[in-house]
Amino acid sequence: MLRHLPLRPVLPLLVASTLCGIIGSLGTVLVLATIGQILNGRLHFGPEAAAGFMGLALFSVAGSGLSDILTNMTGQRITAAVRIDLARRMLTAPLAAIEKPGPQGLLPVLGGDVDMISDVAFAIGAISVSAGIAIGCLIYLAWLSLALFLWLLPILVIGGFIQFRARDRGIKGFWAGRAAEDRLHAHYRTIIDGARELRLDRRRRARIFQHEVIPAAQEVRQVTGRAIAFFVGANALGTLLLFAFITLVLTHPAMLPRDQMTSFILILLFLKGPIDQMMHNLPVLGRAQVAIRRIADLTARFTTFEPNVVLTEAPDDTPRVPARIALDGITYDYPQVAGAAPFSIGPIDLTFQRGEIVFIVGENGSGKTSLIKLLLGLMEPAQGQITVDGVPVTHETRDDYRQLFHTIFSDFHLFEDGPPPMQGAALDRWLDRLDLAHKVSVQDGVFTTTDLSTGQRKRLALVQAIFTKRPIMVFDEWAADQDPTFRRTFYTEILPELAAQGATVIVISHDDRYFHIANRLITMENGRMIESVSA
Ligand SMILES: Nc1ncnc2c1ncn2[C@@H]1O[C@H](COP(=O)(O)OP(=O)(O)OP(=O)(O)O)[C@@H](O)[C@H]1O
Repeated sequence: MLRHLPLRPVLPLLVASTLCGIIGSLGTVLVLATIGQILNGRLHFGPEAAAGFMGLALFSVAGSGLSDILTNMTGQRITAAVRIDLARRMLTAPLAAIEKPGPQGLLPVLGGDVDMISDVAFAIGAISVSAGIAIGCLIYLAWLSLALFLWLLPILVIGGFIQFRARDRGIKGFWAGRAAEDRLHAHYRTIIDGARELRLDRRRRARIFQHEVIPAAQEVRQVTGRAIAFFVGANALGTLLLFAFITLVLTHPAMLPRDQMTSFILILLFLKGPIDQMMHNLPVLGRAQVAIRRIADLTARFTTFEPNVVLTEAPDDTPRVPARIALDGITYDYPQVAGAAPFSIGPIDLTFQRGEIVFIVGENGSGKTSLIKLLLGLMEPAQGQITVDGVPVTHETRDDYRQLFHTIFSDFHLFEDGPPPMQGAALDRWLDRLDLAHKVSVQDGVFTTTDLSTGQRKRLALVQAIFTKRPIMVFDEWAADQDPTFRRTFYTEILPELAAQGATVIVISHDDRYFHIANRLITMENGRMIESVSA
């Protein structure tokens, strides 16, 4: 499982923490051996021996403590590296990879599973330190009495086998538990996204709670509880075996001289500590194994990177203004959804000239937004190509090409900050013109609030669009949420102004009252462009 983690950068830390752990374990075993010798009367416990004993104890505590600190640092660094790597992958992967699993598939992994990684480092640290102490104890036991140690050996093998089997069963349970947790998260999302609807629909609310949330939560409890029970059961069996062995030793006092017998039992009892520690951490390791596998599966979804998608701020991101963008024979096939006819776009041949206003119209589901996504380079066409002033957009140049556009989608995301020049008198004029000045202002490039009505939020997005100053502006049903006054201002004043300043304006619209504003009207039907009329 560890091969899925970025261990190379933390290798020195890992080695240092293991070394400290070994030193600490060695110190602990030496402390025990010293106690054994003092109890046996073989060592006179004078001031010198007391100082040596304290030195050893300090050695042991410092080694284990330092190992814990380094292990924690290792865990935190690995977790941070995984978080950064996942964010980088999500930002640079093709859009389809983000949209495919859906937020309920992504978020539990990004939250819960990634958090488990720091636990795994601690668990591994604790297990390795405990294993070190246990091995040291066993060597000491073998040195005390090889015969008794050989008696102990089969018990250790049986205990180990029981643990191995329990771990197997436990991990299966953890997988089932995580799958149930994913379902629970999906239900939480429904509760949050559909909060208003659920207040208004008592039957649906009760059904979601009774038949979806409760069963999923119970399933998580049951399968995870059962998995942990396997570990606990195996641990209890191991302890029982140890006590059975101690009973055996105590009932055969002739097997060892009395003083050695005391040391042997003392060490055996002490051995229970590190063994318990290991057993306690095995479920953590089991859960972490499931979490790391899930992170690896998620990472695998984002293995295809779009080339040249940079994550550093370029000093000047202003793209060159193109005179002509052309779509030549563009097609796209959506993956078929069960029970529905397959939907394809194109082939589409279309050009956009600098400074023109183009309306894309058509019935619901005719493919207007899909056409826009293809134009924006958000979906890769199956066939055909896009050219900018005659130069084809390639896989390598697609991200540069996208920087030509600013788009307000119908289901847009409103960022709280604007482009850097969003300030001054020009901003005040726009806020005033869009009747937002009394509601919102900009402080340090950030809107003072975005808690506004849907129409106002769209107007705020329009302010951002205007200050972003991209050569091509795309509006997907922007006016649908506006009152008649703003709708008129948008179509009859703002769009012509933007075009007059040299922007190409592409508008998806159902507002046939304003179709006359367009220089060209493109009509979509069932994924095909059936008409392109110049005004
Ligand atoms: N993610 C998707 N997976 C599969 N098919 C899809 C997906 N998105 C869209 N489609 C298909 O594409 C068709 C056109 O969708 P699109 O959003 O482009 O239509 P539209 O013309 O913008 O509609 P509206 O006017 O309702 O916004 C849909 O009817 C659907 O069959």
